[in-house]
Formats: sequence, C-alpha cells, structure tokens
Amino acid sequence: MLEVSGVSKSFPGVKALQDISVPFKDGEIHALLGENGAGKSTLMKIICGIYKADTGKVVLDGKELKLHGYGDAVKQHISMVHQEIQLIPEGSIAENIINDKISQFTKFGFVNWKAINQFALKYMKEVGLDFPPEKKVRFLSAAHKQLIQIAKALSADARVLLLDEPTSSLTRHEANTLFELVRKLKDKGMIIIFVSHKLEEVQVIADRVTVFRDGRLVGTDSIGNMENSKIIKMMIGRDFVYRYRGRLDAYNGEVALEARNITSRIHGFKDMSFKVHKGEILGFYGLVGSGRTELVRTMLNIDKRDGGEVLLWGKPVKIDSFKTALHKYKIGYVTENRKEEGLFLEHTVAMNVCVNSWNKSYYRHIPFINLKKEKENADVFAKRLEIKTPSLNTLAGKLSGGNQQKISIAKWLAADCDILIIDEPTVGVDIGAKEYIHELIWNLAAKEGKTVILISSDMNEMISLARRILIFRDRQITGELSGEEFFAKSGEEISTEIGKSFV
Ligand SMILES: Nc1ncnc2c1ncn2[C@@H]1O[C@H](COP(=O)(O)OP(=O)(O)OP(=O)(O)O)[C@@H](O)[C@H]1O
Repeated sequence: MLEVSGVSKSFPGVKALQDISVPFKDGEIHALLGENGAGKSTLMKIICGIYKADTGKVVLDGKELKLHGYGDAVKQHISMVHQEIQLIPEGSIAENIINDKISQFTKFGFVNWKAINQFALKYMKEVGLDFPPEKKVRFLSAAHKQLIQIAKALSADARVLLLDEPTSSLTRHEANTLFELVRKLKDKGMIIIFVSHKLEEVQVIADRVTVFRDGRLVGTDSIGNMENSKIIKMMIGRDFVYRYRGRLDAYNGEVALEARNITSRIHGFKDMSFKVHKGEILGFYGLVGSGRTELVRTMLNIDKRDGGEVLLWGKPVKIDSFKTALHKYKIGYVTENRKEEGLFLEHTVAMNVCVNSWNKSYYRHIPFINLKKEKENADVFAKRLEIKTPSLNTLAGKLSGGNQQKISIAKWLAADCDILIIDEPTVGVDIGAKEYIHELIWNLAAKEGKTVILISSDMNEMISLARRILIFRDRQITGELSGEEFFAKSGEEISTEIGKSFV
C-alpha cells in the first residue's frame, strides 16, 4: 500500500496542495480528478520524487520514502509516464526503453546490444508492441510511443505506476488496448494512479477516485458511489448544466476560405477539398491520424504541399508558410501540440500571449517592445480566458496543462485573426475551462463573425459547436453532416449518426 499523508506543497504565489492524505491500495486503479491547476500532477510528482513536499510524508509498504529525485523513485519501483511523449525520436525502441539503465548493459566500455534488445523485447511483449526492438521511435504513432513509455516504466520493475493523462493522444481503440494492459497490471497487484479529464474513461477503468479542488482534497470514494454528475459537482463546486448553443446559419453565406485539391505526398492524400464560410464553425471530425491536422498543415504549407490551391474570399492566394498565413492573410492556427509548437515554455505568460501580435506592444515611434504595454495587452486576454497564473511574468512552463492551453488560444485571439483553425482545443482541459473555451469559440463565430475550423475527436465538442461537420477517415473526407434537421436532433441521435459514418 502507498499512503500519502498530510502533504502540502507551495510554489511562489500558489498553494498547489494543502494537507492531502490519500491511501492507494495494491491492485487498485485510482483516478485523480480535478480542474486544471487543482494539484493532480503536483501530487504525482511528489510521489515520484520530482518535487519535494513542504510538509507531510509518502509511505510505501510501511516505509517512509525519502526521495531526492526521480532516480530514487525508480529504485523504489515507482515509475511515472508523463502526458507528453518523452522519448528520443532518433533512438531505437530498445534504446529508449533502457536509456536510464545503459550502465547495466555496458562492460569495459562495450555495449551489449544483444542483451539490450532481448531485455527490451520482454517489456515490449508485455505491452503488446510487435516491432523489431531496433526500429526507430520516430516512425511510430503516438499510441505506440505511449506504449514504449509504459514499457520503459515497467522495465524498472514498477510496483507503483503513475500515468498522467495517458490517453490524451490516443484513439478510442488505442485507449481500450491501453486499458486492457492496465487491468492486467492491476491484476498483478500493481498500484496504478492516473490522471484523466475524460470522465467516461474514468468510469470504465477506475476502481477508486479522488477529487481535488484548488489544492484541497474534496473526497475519495469507490467508483460505484461516484456517478459523473457527483464527480463534476465535487470538481467545480456546483452543478454543471449542459446547454444547446443554438443555430449558426452562416453556411449559406460568403465563402471565406476554399481549399481545392490539396495533395500531400508525405501524408499520402490527394485532392482534398472543402469550403468554409464567414461566421461559420466547420468541424473536422475523425480519429487521431485520420488526416484532419495533416490537411490543415499541408494547406498552410507548414508541411509541403504537392498540389492544389487555396482561395480566400474567392481569390487564389499563395500561402507559403505559417507566417504568411498569419501576417498577410490573418489565418491563425492553434495547434494541438502545444508543448512543442504552441508555446515558449521558457518565456513569460505575457510574452506568449502577445507573441503573434508584437506590433501592438511596440513603443509609439520605434519597433521595440514596450514591456509595460505587452503586459497590459496580455492582461486583457488572461482575464478574458481566466488564465490561472501567479503573475503575467510567470514562465508559461510553470502553469498547469489546461492553463497552457488557454494561453495558446489567447495568443491567437490577441492576434485578431479572421480565420482561426483550432486543433483539439480542450485536450487536457477540465470541464469548467472546457465550457469556457467552447463559449469563446462559439462567440467568435456567432458574435464576431470569425470563421472557425474546429478539429476535434471529441464528439460532444463537435456537436456542441460545429453546425457543419466533415468526416475524415483514412486520409479522405468521407462525408458531410449539415442542415438544421440534423442539428435539431438530440445529442445522442447525432452521435449515433456520426458513428454510422465510420462503419
Ligand atoms: N514548477 C512549478 N512552479 C510554479 N508553479 C507550479 C509548478 N508546478 C505546478 N505549479 C502550480 O501549481 C498548481 C497545481 O498545478 P498542477 O500541475 O498540479 O495542476 P493539475 O491539477 O495537474 O492541472 P492540469 O489538469 O491542468 O494538468 C497550478 O496553479 C500550477 O500553476
């Protein structure tokens, strides 16, 4: 049994955890839930020695843990799989699995590659990875990379496995495979602690749940006693009411952007075409890897376009980079990959919010940034999006995942784009912030007449916002759902119909 008792942790300006006590039993899958910034990751990081608690203790099998870093946790058979993929892309699967244990396979300066590959294969088999161990990680899908991270964690002979949003980049099918694996590990008596914002998956996989709010523990109970409405109420401190947003009639209006016969060799698709109107929210719905993000990246020439053209307001335009898209044509792209492409984690919140609209923060006569002005501009959007940060000078990397997501949306709002492409806007975002981001996207179209392309694999998100949906499958647009009749149906009927288009 692992026991956290009386744990508190503060960062400058934030009490991240206050007097937290939770028991984690053997053979239990225990979900940690709470809004963004509630303290879930901080607790996991304390358990695995990345952070040191200010007060309180962590006890494993009756012995208090005194960890001075993650390495110590691994020695105590505690492993953590982070939400972001933390692998070396140019390394092989085997190299990634053993990279913190290379000394075990080295003698007199010689590396025993055979032993490394054999060792890796054992754990690859355990997680169901059917590749040669020498295969480079770079060529694998996000799901496979996630499995490598788990294989790596298991290879430390893990007794406690911490998973931080393990399914955020996985398709439903891939997530189910992961759950099967997690259940097997649980049956072996492992303690599994995981963080998720997807309550449906929590209901399927967790045995117990613990809910945090603002660094405090709200409650712990077995999943049987915790229906979703109760969990949500515990998380946000009030009842949550879903509401239908209404109609957007824009899809008959002026065409803002048209993509004709977009073709990409690297992504392996040909002749993809679509139109989106002023004031419309057009949905790109499909599973991760179905071609939605790839189409956008190719259209904007972020990934090389091998054919096709783009028309804005009826006229052909030459978009040769992300920069021209933004500065010349006012097209913004809120990427799904906020850590790698979306944010400068080593820079302040203010700088990140203003990064696409520096000209608004210049001194009056010279093109130098006036930091005071930058802060004022950032403040408007930080308030509008309720970004939880000790100050605008805090480094973006120090904020919780959901608040980082809000920054990446804020910076495009600050840039005042006419056309916004928003890719998986609420992955890793809690239910309160999600509702807020939805409201914001809806108002951009409904009130400000902006054109929005929404890429999402969250069906409820799609139905709640888009009023015309293109279905993507195997790098093709395989269908279109639109019309008042369609959206007048109940959420459940719409989901079923979308589901049918995948059969
Ligand atoms: N290294 C750090 N420096 C400063 N503040 C931090 C640091 N790590 C976390 N915090 C702050 O502590 C609070 C709790 O953050 P934590 O990452 O634990 O939240 P979370 O519940 O995991 O949120 P999310 O669901 O968004 O990932 C937040 O206000 C966050 O900004």
